[in-house]
Amino acid sequence: MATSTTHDFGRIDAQRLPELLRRMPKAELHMHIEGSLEPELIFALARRNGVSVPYADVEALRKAYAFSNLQSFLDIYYAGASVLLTEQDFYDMAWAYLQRAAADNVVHTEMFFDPQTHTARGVAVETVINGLHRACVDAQAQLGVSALLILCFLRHLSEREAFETLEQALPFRDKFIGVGLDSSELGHPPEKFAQVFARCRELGLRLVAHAGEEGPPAYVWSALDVLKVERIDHGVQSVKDPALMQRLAQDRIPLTVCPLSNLKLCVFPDLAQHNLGALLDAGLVATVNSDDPAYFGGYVNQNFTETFAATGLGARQAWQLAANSFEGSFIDASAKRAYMDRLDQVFATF
Ligand SMILES: Nc1ncnc2[nH]cnc12
Ligand SMILES: [Zn+2]
Repeated sequence: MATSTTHDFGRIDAQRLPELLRRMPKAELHMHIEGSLEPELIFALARRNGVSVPYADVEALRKAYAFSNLQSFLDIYYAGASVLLTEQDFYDMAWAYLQRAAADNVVHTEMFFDPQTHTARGVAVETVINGLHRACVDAQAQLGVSALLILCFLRHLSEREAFETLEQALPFRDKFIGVGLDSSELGHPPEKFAQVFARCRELGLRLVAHAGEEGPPAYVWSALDVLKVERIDHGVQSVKDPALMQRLAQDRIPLTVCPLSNLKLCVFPDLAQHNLGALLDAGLVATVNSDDPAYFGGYVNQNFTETFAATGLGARQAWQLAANSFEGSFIDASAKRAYMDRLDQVFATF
């Protein structure tokens, strides 16, 4: 397999970088499918389902997307998801995202979904999973994009409710590859979900968790040591703890970083101060992802191009981030090699 030393990155000047970032094949490992609901689709589904939206129109809703922290976003994000009722709604939402992902040269994606956001409104887990899964099957067949699903537990709810959700989802075990932990981080440390993650591990599910988005390095440690997750979602607060940085680098624990999300949720005051470059310099398996693209101002390529423009990262880091996205994914080794070959081909001929 090629390494970063295979390529002469110096011949790719800054002007051509946006085109390279767009063209390179990549995996997206951190996106919430409910966070891909564009205002236009929210209003279309609201009309179709007779659900009322407390905003006059698309523009008024978009104007409300001014967030001061994670919670201020989550309040409006859960309200937006209330228009989703039928299997076809979940299919339409996922299909819209998958088409955009294909246009960004995303060749593989691992999509989070939040069943509790829907079961709380009386929508069956089966409705959610079947609609999303059908879109994944069609993405492979019609777009050549491989797509997997990761079920997330809402951490502001109890561990007992997480267990109930797992029970409801287990009849559809073949349609999702793993579990994650999302929603309000502060005050809800990973260890709150120790038992349910242990059970998921016994079941052979892959494990990830949001940690170190707004929360302290201690939450990243407990996601690793208590929940035994294989990837950390966000993890940008890890730079505050040198021992944690060493652990992440040594164990090659991927961090699924979401720069535009961090900007919109005021984790960093501006993109120029984002620590993506520092994470890469420290040898971490950092990746770039869109988190909730409909709310944060861009899909994955927008995250790449805006972050590179603001921070001065170059072609070497572009290759590394794409390579990291394949390394950090839950696909098998031969599929990873095939994607790496495609990546190297683009860099060799660009
Ligand atoms: N950025 C984020 N952090 C935590 N939970 C989320 N759910 C959707 N987006 C999220
Ligand atoms: Zn997230």
